[in-house]
Amino acid sequence: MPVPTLTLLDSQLNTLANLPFLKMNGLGNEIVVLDLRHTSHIVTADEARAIAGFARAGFDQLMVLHAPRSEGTDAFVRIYNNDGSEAGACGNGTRCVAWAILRNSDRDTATVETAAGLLVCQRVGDDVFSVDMGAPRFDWQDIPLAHDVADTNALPLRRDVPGLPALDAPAGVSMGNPHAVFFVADAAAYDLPAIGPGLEHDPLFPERANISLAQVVDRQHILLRVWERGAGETRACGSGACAAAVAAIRRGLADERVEVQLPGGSLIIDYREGGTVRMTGPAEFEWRDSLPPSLFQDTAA
Ligand SMILES: N[C@@H](CCC[C@H](N)C(=O)O)C(=O)O
Repeated sequence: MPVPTLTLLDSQLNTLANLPFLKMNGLGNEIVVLDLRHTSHIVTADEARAIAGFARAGFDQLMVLHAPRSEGTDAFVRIYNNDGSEAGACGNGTRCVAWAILRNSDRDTATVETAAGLLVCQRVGDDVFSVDMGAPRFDWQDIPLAHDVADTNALPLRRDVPGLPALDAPAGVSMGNPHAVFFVADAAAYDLPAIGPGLEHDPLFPERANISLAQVVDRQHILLRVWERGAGETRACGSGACAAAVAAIRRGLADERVEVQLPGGSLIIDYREGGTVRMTGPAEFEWRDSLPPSLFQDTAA
């Protein structure tokens, strides 16, 4: 894929060029972690897309660490999808950020802040982290939806799919980002890349939505595929796993501890109605590299 380049001011060139980054993944959800705690630079959508187009740093999500805004936190984190859009939550990326913060530390707990709030992350094993993802929200304004609906647990949204049961009445959940969870008998049967974009952009979702197909295997197991807003179908989506477990529990289909199996592996999700959601799973370091200055050079000249 050709690498997009940007037209930037000299001062910006010096900020990102040659900066080290960590290439990581959470269950195959491709994550790049970039530490900007020493600068006040805010990554633009163009810069995020350029980094995503850089072959060695290609990502589903870019997690950018900024200086802490609140006492007791390790960083303020901005989350970018590979289309350059920003998100309020990324479960897999948060475990990778916890790994990055705690890797040279005696501590086992890191606290990060995102646009959606504070997230407390605990190291619970070798490269395994448990994150309190906060309380899910179900009000139509919070998901958000374009208008009020009778029941956010069964949204007025339907797609007929030739030869398969229609996708109908998904549960709407905000995990700090918008999710619509369709419960289906066979998640593997659907052509998600064909169906996902239309649902992500449905007018019901003014900020678009992450679209999940959830197959409840039994009260402790869910199979899940996620079409992510701004990134397409990924091998895993942590906030999507939380949303699916919460929606299944809310519908009385699952117990308070659920193993959610995604194409890239499994997450354990704990949720009791009225409480917060705990997500537990691995974070894997792949390599460290630097952003090449050529990514940010003015090619128009
Ligand atoms: N992969 C993530 C979710 C990332 C953000 C999402 N695509 C959005 O735009 O809301 C996860 O692990 O939660």
